[in-house]
Amino acid sequence: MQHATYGSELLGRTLAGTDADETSPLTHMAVIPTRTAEFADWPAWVDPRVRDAFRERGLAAPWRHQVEAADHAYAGRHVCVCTGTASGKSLAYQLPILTTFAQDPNATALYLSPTKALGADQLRAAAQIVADIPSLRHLQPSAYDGDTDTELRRWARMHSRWIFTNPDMLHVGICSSHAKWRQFFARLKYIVVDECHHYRGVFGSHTALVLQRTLRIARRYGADPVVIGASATVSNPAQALSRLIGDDVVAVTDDTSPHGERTVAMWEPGFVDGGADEGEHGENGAPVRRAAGAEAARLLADFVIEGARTLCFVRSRRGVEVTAVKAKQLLAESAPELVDRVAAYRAGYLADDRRKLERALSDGELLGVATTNALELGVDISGLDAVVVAGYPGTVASFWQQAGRAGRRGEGSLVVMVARDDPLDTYLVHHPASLLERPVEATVTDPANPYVLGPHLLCAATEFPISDDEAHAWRAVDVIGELVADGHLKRRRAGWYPAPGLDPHGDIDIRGGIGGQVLIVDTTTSQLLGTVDTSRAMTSVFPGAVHLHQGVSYVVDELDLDQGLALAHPEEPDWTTSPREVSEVVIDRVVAQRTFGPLTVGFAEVTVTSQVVGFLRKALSGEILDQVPLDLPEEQLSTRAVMYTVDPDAMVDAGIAPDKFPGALHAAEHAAIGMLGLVATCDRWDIGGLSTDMHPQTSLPTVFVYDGFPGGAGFAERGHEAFADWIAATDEAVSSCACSSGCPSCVQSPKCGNGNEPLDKEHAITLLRLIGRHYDA
Ligand SMILES: Nc1ncnc2c1ncn2[C@@H]1O[C@H](COP(=O)(O)OP(=O)(O)OP(=O)(O)O)[C@@H](O)[C@H]1O
Repeated sequence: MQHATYGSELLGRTLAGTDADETSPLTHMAVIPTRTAEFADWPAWVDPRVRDAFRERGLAAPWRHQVEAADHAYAGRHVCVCTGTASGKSLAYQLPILTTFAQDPNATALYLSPTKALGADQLRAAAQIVADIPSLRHLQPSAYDGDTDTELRRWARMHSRWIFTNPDMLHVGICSSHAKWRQFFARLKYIVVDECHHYRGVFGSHTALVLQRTLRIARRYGADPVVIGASATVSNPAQALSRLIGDDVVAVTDDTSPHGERTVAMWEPGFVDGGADEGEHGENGAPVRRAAGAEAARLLADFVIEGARTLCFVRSRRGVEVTAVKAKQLLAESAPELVDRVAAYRAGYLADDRRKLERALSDGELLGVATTNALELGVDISGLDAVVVAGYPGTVASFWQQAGRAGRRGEGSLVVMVARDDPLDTYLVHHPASLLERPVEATVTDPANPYVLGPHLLCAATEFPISDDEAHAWRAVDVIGELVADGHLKRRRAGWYPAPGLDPHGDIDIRGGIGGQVLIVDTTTSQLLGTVDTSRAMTSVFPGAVHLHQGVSYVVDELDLDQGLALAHPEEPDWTTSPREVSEVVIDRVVAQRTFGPLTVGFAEVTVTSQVVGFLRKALSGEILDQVPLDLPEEQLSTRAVMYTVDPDAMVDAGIAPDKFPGALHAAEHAAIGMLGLVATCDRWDIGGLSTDMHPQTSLPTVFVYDGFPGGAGFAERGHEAFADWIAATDEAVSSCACSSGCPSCVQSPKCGNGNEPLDKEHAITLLRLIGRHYDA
């Protein structure tokens, strides 16, 4: 049994063990106080058999927020419950659903989760409860996803009243053949959208349209299902769910479950070889910090030695393996008896192995587990003493989701956020309020993006003809016009109908972004390793690229864009690769634009033309080995960009000589890309940028930051809306970085197409300040 101040004590003991000659890696510590539970009575409408089943499972009384959310849903209001990790959100939907099932034996319900693992977890919980209530045994809660075999799918469709699936399967396996599901849709009472903060960007836009199509089908069959959303971390939950389903939603946000004191520490690894100006060996001689993964392995080993049950979140699958191995090595030296109590966990392991690991961690057989975000969502693992977050997971929402795994009821716990060598990570550990006190970011979705909307309209039209009202509600009138002009839709009196032979469902990959896919195949086994968006293939699976798949390293031999194939073989070279590309941006239409003296800030539709011309090989230490030329075709992306221009005279007046323009603009662009995640739910791989000291259309020094998806994904638009905050934080991040002339923590970018040249940190700061001074929100 640990006690309330356990987290701070564990941190103190770990710090005592760090190198005394070095600056303390601890940049900040915060303590989140204990919260005691608030209980409520079981609502009178809850079926007594359902209530008793929960009571028998040790759930004496519900917490107040659970009752509030369940009341809304039972009364027919769409509700989004947004309370902390392990705050019992499942009960909030189980109560109305099970009670309705008990009253109406024909009722049906749909549960949606973004991952199969979470769906399986929730299905298990539902099946156990149902098994305890004899009158509900006919429900047969069933999975219906990519892993369910055909026979079982058919059985589930015929017999199950409660289907557990994901948006992908809902789209391609259920909506597409809705006539076969007619009974199910006609009796559909509830749709649960679990972990709804996950539906953001292009995936979120696709899911919104799938959900709206699902509701539309149910309504056509005479049902009017209530949607229950759940998330531990979504900003403005009512609005977020409302955007997904296209209807009004009420939110329940007051968490009344108990939790123990939580200590949160911000941790910045020191420089390799001692100092910012020594041991320089990164790109262009920049200093390099100790890797977040290695530092996390050290913390994991330390905590395990202290007897703390610890989960360590690492961003990449390979990183997970490396961290677990490193922690085991450290333990082998100092506490060999603990080596076997540390393991790695990630998606890609077999379901059975994952279950075993989850159980071993829950019952204490395992003390330390390194994991990808596969364990971030829902999987019911609580009762941990410490969580290490190795590298900012990209959003405040994910951070809290991961941090929320720490803490047994009423007992203290520790969360350590270890910064990677990256501007946003560095900024956050030095400005902890922007992580710890900032509300979780708004989930950006844009279901009106014509590239997303168009294909869904074709699906909707094949499901049922589209009426005028629906066209307006989807803001689809223009896109429908184009689909008619292209011969895909036909106008008749009752609405828009599909052209004969149209079979559009298979053309949409809900997670695949937009456009086609390239298949990555292992030529030694002919096994399909995975897919990558065509638009990203050239920058990720170019010939020579090192590609990681489930922790195994492959080298790409050939990229055939016509066939949509990348051929690779297993190989573990001692280097990583990053593409070098040239690109240009053409402004097609300025959507919004404002001028403030020498500065003009705008939001525009643009076409980006780019070509990968080679790649850089980098040793694992960060050292550049060489550059390899490539001959690949050009590609074009129509997207949206936030952009600014600055008058060159004002730049000179501010102290930036004309020969410093390219380096200043380029460094300011990189840092701003790294920081966009502060105002929008994206990371730098979702966006691109271009800077030039003379753009042919503006005739001025110009910077573009654009969405890396056809039609845009809403990120650049957020950057435009939150321009002042974004630029101020970028200035702050670059100016507070300890390096002398630019490093990966401030202005260098791991995906720079120009080998991070030229970059001028000092003048980038001058430029960012100049922009900040003139911009007037
Ligand atoms: N009113 C309650 N009293 C005591 N325990 C409860 C209560 N409600 C739920 N629990 C328990 O709390 C744990 C977490 O519940 P649940 O998995 O529903 O949380 P959650 O909010 O869905 O978590 P996550 O954020 O991981 O999805 C479960 O073990 C559940 O049995």
